[in-house]
Amino acid sequence: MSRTDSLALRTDTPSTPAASAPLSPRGDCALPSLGRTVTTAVPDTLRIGLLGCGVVGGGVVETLHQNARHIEAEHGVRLDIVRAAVRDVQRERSVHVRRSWLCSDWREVCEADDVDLVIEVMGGTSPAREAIATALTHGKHVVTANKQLLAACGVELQALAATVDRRLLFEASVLGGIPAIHILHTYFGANRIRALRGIVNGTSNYILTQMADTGLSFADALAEAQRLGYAEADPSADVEGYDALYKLQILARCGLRIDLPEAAVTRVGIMGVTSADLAAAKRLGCKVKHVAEVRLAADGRVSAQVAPVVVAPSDPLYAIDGVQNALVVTGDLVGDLTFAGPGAGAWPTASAIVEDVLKVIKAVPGHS
Ligand SMILES: NC(=O)C1=CN([C@@H]2O[C@H](COP(=O)(O)OP(=O)(O)OC[C@H]3O[C@@H](n4cnc5c(N)ncnc54)[C@H](OP(=O)(O)O)[C@@H]3O)[C@@H](O)[C@H]2O)C=CC1
Ligand SMILES: N[C@@H](CC=O)C(=O)O
Repeated sequence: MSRTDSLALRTDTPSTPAASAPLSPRGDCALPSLGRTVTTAVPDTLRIGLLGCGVVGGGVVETLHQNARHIEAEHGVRLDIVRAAVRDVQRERSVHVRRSWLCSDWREVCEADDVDLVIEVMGGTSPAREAIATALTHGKHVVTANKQLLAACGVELQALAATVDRRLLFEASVLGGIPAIHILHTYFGANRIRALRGIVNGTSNYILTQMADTGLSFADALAEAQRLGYAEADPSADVEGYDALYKLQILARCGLRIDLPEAAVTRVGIMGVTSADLAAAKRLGCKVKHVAEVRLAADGRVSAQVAPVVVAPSDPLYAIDGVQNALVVTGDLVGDLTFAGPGAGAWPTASAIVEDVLKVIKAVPGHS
């Protein structure tokens, strides 16, 4: 990407208009009203609108609070949440959410003049799709963790973002805290990526690990994954392999530059994996893992599946246990590179989201 992003960054002067201004190096800001660059000791402010304040949204609130000083010192910018849309404004929240932020209508966030960037963590395709489109057309950059939406409408929303010259970033939609999208977009230039293979659903991996290592039942392991904030609002998306399928579609688009329709992917979840299967794998010195894989043959043929498979100790996915995720990228020059880390939960996901927010600010090339 060659263009430079612009942001409506505000100084602390309340009367500063919220018009778009070119992003300047730390400490400098081009005041939109004056059209000149000044140096200021006051950090610029990026005004954030949140769509959703559940597990991940709460993680974002906490992260911005906890690392505010570090971010200000490092980047010269204050990340301020100014609005948040939720379903139920009366609900008790586990994180400190200001009453003044809250509303129940996403339009109040996406159309607001006092919001520069929208973080979408509501989930689902509706109203998330309309909300993101509205935010983009109202001049806001968007960061989202919504894999279901991106798998279904990512191309369309990216095109809209390009048309309105805003950014739509989605690192948190795949592999939790692992910067997989960043790596796929920015690193592999000389290599042709031949395959992407990984453990991409933290809930499934957590359940299989608990069942194999502690003898927990499927139901109890799932309940624990829900309690820990790993599972989707509807956990059938995790255990039936849909969540892994969505992530594979996004990874295929970013890494292989191909559209991977749902119908082209064999999908099997972990519901059919029994304790006896796990014990049998163990006796062979192996483990059962839920693996997502897409391969691009030299003749252009694509094969893709999401399914439980038996992995041997020599497999890089063998050691990936609990909520950990991993992605093995096969390049035609380099061979296999494995990236691993925490794949779900409030903190790793919020980490990926806030890194994306800072990427908008830094206008790092590589995303479109
Ligand atoms: N949990 C995880 O580990 C990860 C989740 N994700 C993705 O992040 C997104 C959010 O997940 P998570 O935080 O776990 O989900 P939660 O169910 O915990 O939170 C959803 C939030 O969205 C709000 N919400 C839902 N619908 C609407 C609506 N129509 N209008 C306004 N607010 C709405 C809810 O409001 P209320 O609180 O009032 O009910 C809630 O605050 C999903 O896309 C998920 O796939 C991505 C990576 C990891
Ligand atoms: N439910 C998902 C959350 C992260 O994407 C998972 O378990 O991986």
